[in-house]
Amino acid sequence: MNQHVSAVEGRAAIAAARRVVVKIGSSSLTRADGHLSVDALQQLVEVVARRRQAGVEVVLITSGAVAAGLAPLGLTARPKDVATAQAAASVGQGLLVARYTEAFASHGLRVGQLLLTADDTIRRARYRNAQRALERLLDLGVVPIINENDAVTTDELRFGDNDRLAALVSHLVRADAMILLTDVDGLYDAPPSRPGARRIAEVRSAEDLAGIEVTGRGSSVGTGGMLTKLDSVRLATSAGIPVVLTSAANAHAALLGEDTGTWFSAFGKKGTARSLWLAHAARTHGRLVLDDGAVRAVLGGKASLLAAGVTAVEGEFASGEVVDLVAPDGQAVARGIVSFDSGELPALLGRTTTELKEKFGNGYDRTVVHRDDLVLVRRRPVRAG
Ligand SMILES: Nc1ncnc2c1ncn2[C@@H]1O[C@H](COP(=O)(O)OP(=O)(O)O)[C@@H](O)[C@H]1O
Ligand SMILES: N[C@@H](CCC(=O)OP(=O)(O)O)C(=O)O
Repeated sequence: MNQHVSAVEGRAAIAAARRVVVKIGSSSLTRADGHLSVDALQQLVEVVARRRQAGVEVVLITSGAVAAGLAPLGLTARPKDVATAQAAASVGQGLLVARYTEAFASHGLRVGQLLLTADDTIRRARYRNAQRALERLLDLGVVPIINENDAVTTDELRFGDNDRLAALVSHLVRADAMILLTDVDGLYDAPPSRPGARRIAEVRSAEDLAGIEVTGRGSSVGTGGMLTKLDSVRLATSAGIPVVLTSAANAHAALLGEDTGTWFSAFGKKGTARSLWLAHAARTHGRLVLDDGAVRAVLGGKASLLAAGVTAVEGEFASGEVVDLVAPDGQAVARGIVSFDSGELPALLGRTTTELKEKFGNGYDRTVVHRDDLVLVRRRPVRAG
């Protein structure tokens, strides 16, 4: 952890940031009746526009598609079933961006929409693509507006909340700071509804989070509550990006480095966004048990995992999903994107690549998990209770 930076210096660094990712949650963009609050949206745009006018590049991650889709579909509450939520997001996303386009235009600014899936931040070819588009938008002076592509993402490869997406995007664009805006003015030592809960002004290590009670239950419209926010914080700070978590009302003060919300000190060195996701956030779908030789090869840091080194397959997964790689004693060693379905792997186990090619044909001699798609499992630096 970076113990050397004082909170005052850390806040000053936020104010001096040249590139900032600002994430606003559904809870801050929604009225009491669950519908989109255009006033709240306009207030946020005003704040972002002021920073843009001061020469700061801002990438906006915004929730609110489902909320914006409720009224046009005659719905009174956030839909519980996936298909209706997808439909609401589809209808709402266009309206949401139209509101942003209008609001930013009144400040002389243009916006560009990007709808991302978790896959776009995991797969090399795709995150490079997203990275290139974002860089170009920023070069052109456009404010990128990002949301998850809710209408088409599958449950397996879905963030659900926009908190972790914000951290991965912060990393993707090499942001100098990330601001998470929600309906509470910071991290509290217990759920803020509890009498006596107190705001925590700064967090600089995992120890600072010990004893803090956070819940995954958010507001009635948000998803993930404080748990996914702390996941997001862990992703960003471990990639060297400081974070301020505060309410939308305090957004401008946070961007100016004032003492508002909770400031999280950055630590750690930069990895790739994908390896961050693999190591900290991805949901795994099964396990591959490795023999001792394969464990050594994987831990050596250079080798891919071959079928010859796998002794058992557990769980059901499709090619492209994330699995745990475990040692013969069951200890997790690494995580990676597997390139076969669980159904086809058992027949391949223990065979050399030459045998695989001879018996099953071209293509079957590929690695089970390619080195580029694999991260070693380390102890998590920040863990909330
Ligand atoms: N320790 C805590 N400190 C602050 N907020 C907490 C804590 N534990 C749970 N929460 C809840 O997290 C909620 C914010 O999460 P969420 O509704 O998902 O927001 P958003 O839509 O902004 O992502 C707050 O309304 C708050 O009730
Ligand atoms: N992508 C969804 C937002 C999901 C959600 O509620 O996220 P969050 O507000 O970050 O808890 C939407 O636009 O409605």
